[in-house]
Order: sequence, then structure tokens, then C-alpha cells
Amino acid sequence: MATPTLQVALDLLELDRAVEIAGEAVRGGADWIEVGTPLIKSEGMQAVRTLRERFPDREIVADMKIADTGAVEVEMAAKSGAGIVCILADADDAVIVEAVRSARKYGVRLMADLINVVDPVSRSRELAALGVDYINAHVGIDQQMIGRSSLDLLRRLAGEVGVPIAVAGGLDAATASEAVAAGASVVIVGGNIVKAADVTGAARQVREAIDRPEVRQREEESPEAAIRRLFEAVSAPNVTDAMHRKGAMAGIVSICGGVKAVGRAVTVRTVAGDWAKPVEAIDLAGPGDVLVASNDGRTDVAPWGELATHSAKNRGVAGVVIDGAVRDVDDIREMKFPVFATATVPNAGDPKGLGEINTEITCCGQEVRPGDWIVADESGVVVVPRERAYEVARRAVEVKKTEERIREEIRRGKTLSEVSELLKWEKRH
Ligand SMILES: O=C([C@H](O)CO)[C@H](O)[C@H](O)COP(=O)(O)O
Repeated sequence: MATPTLQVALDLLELDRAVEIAGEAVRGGADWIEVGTPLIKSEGMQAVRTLRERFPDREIVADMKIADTGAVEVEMAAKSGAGIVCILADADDAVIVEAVRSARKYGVRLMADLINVVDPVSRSRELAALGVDYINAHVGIDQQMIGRSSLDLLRRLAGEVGVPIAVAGGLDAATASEAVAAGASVVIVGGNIVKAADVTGAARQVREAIDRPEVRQREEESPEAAIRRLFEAVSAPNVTDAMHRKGAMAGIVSICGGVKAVGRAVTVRTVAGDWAKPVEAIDLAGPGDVLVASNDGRTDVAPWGELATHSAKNRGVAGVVIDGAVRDVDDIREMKFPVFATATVPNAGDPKGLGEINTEITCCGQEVRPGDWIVADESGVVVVPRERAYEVARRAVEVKKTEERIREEIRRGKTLSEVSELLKWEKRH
């Protein structure tokens, strides 16, 4: 088997950063450098020209995702220095044929991107017959976030297509190795290399993995367990960033410090410090749930305290969030149990039994339904609608990864404004 090719996808917005990261990836063993679609949209063909000049001994791939005017766009990329140009596999045949003609004229190769193609096997065969040089089994970044897998797509194509197959979509060292074992000739890795603090190290890991392909046994994981694992790996700020800055409760703080809560909400609406319903809810909650209570926003009377915390901890409850006050703070802190509240006050209410359990509530400005996910840490509390939990958890992990590289560039001496090119990206009015 020929040595598999490692293509690093520069899905960045700034050319200077892309050049720096490309250099580090090449040192780690990347063979081909992909000028990613976001980079092309941000910097145009200048990105292709610059990378061509800076890396004369590497293949430059222009991820144009061509949908129309096949000939012109291939010509642009070819004349700028790309050796391989990407076209959308579901573009009309008229576009593909024109792109193939242009590719032949300018001596470049065409890679067709199967993103969102309904019947990938038949379409790949058609594309190969039309003259496309590579098929890319690609699951796009937004599709990855809802659980689609590029390895699954690749396995459907293996042995069915007469041209080399590339694979892209959320690959890391482990899945890249599996991809080669499943028949990929070109392994395309974006985020898991370019977002790493140590790009060279990350590229090297992928390089070594694809040079030693292996089939791995995967442990089955339920969606619930996957969501919990992902949320536990990120912070509340990562989660709200992943939701376009939504979902954060206002005016609530961690009472204990240093303890985090992740789990599904059991909701409680209580009235004027009445502590019967919050305490009854402990018995209804399962291990790993988070009790979320609204107390009419009142801070002069506490519906939660040390004994309730003790009981919740024994039951395996993951945390408590109260739009209202708590008491017995010193005892709760000793228990290191994650309690979040808007205030502290010594006096309790009375157990009258007013209020409801597991109905929709508003807590610190956020709607919370039973079963929604709660992620709470020192920065505060975020609520994630249950139907979006997996997607948001995946996106939050991507937010965290992106910050790793930014942190590294700040460590090397850039300002945050420089790394983010804030002035360039200010909204024009
Ligand atoms: O093509 C890509 C995507 O559509 C954004 O342009 C990526 O380059 C490709 O998915 C590889 O990146 P990762 O999925 O982050 O590995």
C-alpha cells in the first residue's frame, strides 16, 4: 500500500496565522496544505498564492467547494498555485464537466467533496467517470456536531470507487489511523491539528497513526453518557459561547467554589422560601441530576440549606441551582457540594408544600424545562435545551480547542486583539 497522504486543512480566517500554523504542521509531517474554505473566503486567492510561495515543496489544495462556474474557479485556483482544487460533488454535471476541462488545461487535479450527497456511492462512480481525480468522503463541521461520522461515509465507499479516496471530518490520530485501514489514501485533518497549542506535535501524532493503520474496537456509549462526558470536559463559558452567547443565568454565583455541576434538570417552583418542594424533589431526582429551583427571585428567605444539601449529596444529585437564597453556607462549603444561588440569608421559610416539581420554570432569566442540561461552574450556570444537548456539547468542545491555540499564541507574545484581528473583524455599519 502506498504511503497515505496527510493533508492539513487550514480552516482559519487570517493568512498570517495560517502560514505560521502550516509551517508547524509541515514540521509534524503534513504532506499537503489545504487552503480551507473559510480562509479562501476571508483572504481570497492571495491565500493560495502566499502558501504556494511559502511552501514550494508541498502540494497546495484549494478548498473552493465549487458549485458553479467550474472552469473559471478552477482556473483561478490553478493560476494562484493550487495543485488540487475542490468541487462540490453535488454540483450539476455541467459544472463538473467544465471544471474537469479547466483542470486538464491547467494541469491540476480535482477533488470532489461528498458533503451532503444523498447517494454517495453512485455519485462517486459518476464523478470518477466524469474525470474527477479524488473523491472526498467528507462530513462537514456542522454535520459532525449532530453526530455524523466521516468514517461511516468512508466505509460505504471503500472498494466501490475507481479513484483514490480522501476522507475529512473531525478526524484525530485514532480515527485517521482507522480511516487508512478502511481504504483512505488521503487523510484530511483540520481542527484537531490547527487548533492544538502544539500543532507540530498534533500533526506528528496523526502522521504516526496513519503510517500504522489499525482497526480499533470502539466501546459503545449511550447518547446520554456522551453528552455528560463532553459537558464535563468543558466550562460553562465554553457552553454559552457554543450557543451564540445564550443560555447563561444572570446574577447567580457558586456558593462552594471549585466544584462543577453537570446534569439534567429536575425543576422546582417554590414560593416565598417554602422548602417543601425543593426537598421533595431530592427524592424524585436520579443520580447525576441537577435540581433547579425558582423562589420567586426572593432573597430574604432560604428554601435550601445544609440538611437538604446532605440529603441531595447522599442521593447522588449532581448539584443545586436556586434563583433565590441559601443558608448554612459554611456547612455546605465543607461538603464541597455544587450549590449555586443568587444570595445567602440565615432564615429558612416553612415547609408548606406550595409550588410544583418538574414543570417549566424561569430561573435567573432562563427558561428551564425538566430534562434540559445544566452546566455550572465558577463562572455561573448555563442551561442547554435538551434537544440540542449533543450538538451544543460538541460545539463547546470545539470552542475549548480553538481557545487552546489562541492561548498559545498569546503566550508567545501576541495580544488577544492581534490574534483575533479585532479591528479587521469589527462589524461595519
Ligand atoms: O472542509 C472543511 C470544512 O467544510 C470547513 O471548510 C474542513 O476542512 C474539513 O472538515 C476538515 O476539518 P475538520 O473537520 O476540522 O478536521
